[in-house]
Amino acid sequence: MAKITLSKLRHSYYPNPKSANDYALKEIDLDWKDGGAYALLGPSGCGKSTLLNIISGLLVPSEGQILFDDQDVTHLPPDQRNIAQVFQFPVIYDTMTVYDNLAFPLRNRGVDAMRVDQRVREIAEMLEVTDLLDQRAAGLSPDNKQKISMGRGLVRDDVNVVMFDEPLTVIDPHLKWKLRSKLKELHQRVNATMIYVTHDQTEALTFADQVVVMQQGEVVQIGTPVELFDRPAHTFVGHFIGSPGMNVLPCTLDAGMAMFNGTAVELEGPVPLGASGNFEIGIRPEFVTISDSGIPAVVRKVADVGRHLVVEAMAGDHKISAVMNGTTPEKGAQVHLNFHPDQTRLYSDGWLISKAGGKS
Ligand SMILES: Nc1ncnc2c1ncn2[C@@H]1O[C@H](COP(=O)(O)OP(=O)(O)OP(=O)(O)O)[C@@H](O)[C@H]1O
Repeated sequence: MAKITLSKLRHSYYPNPKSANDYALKEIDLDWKDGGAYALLGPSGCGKSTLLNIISGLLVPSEGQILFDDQDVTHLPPDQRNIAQVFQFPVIYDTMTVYDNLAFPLRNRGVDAMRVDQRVREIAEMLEVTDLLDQRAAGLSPDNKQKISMGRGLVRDDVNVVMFDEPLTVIDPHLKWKLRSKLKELHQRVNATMIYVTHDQTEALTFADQVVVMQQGEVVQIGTPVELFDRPAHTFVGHFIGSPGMNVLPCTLDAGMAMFNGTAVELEGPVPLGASGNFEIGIRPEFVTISDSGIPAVVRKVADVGRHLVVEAMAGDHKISAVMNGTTPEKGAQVHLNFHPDQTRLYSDGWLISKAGGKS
């Protein structure tokens, strides 16, 4: 397995890119540790496939370098990069048995029969498909076919990295959670460097130790699932992660306090002197409470989402969500909303600028 470094990587599909908008990847600098579990998370069009193709060697970047264990592989073709890939749709040989499908990547590289047998049985046991080993792949359910496809990606222990590209697309919704946690467990057992590409926050947060969040060709934050939830570095991360996402509200600054809709709102801590730009408050619905004083609002909707209730209130034209348990106000009720000060962040032009700790 290898450490992977992306250095000053940029890519444009145009021959003479002029502005930043001509780049599918703007500038990416990343270090992925040997043996780590990473997710690339972002909406459609943010550049995930472009980055994956650059790492696998299908695409040569317009600028920058890719290093595996400090060796420059930027111009190496895919077959010389020693990568295993699991795609959205199963890649297996229907006419072969499950055993032969799993053995294929090893036999192809001349691994001796005893080692092949040992490794195939190990992987089959991890994926809970040992009882399917003698069956022809053609007769398998789509879920089992994808499991075998994953097994083929994991069976070699000499690859630099295993890359998963939206691997749960074909999996039945009720089985998704099972495979999601299975993949996490597999990473812990196989201990390979793994990169998991998805637009689904649950998949990314379940699988990865570190999540790389991308938007419009840029990495906006790299962090553990907890870090992304606690301190989104950009309002995009706040919106994209969490259900419902972070409330983002326009505000002005007055003597270190944020003013929203005529009400002063206490921030988590100090804001840099001379800060400028378009200011916004970011507060997670989990830290909004209803109280006697605070921001006046009218309840528009109360939704029961199972584990808790989500109250949606309007403060002027702005929607604010609050996650609550127990008794909630009725639709149409006039309420006051309070934000936990230590969870109330300030963003300027989308980027987090408030510092944690103490009075602003
Ligand atoms: N072959 C291509 N030629 C021109 N532009 C492209 C090409 N492939 C992708 N793009 C553009 O590059 C940007 C990034 O696309 P990319 O496919 O990498 O995003 P993505 O996050 O993987 O999206 P998806 O999940 O929909 O595949 C998009 O604006 C896309 O339109």
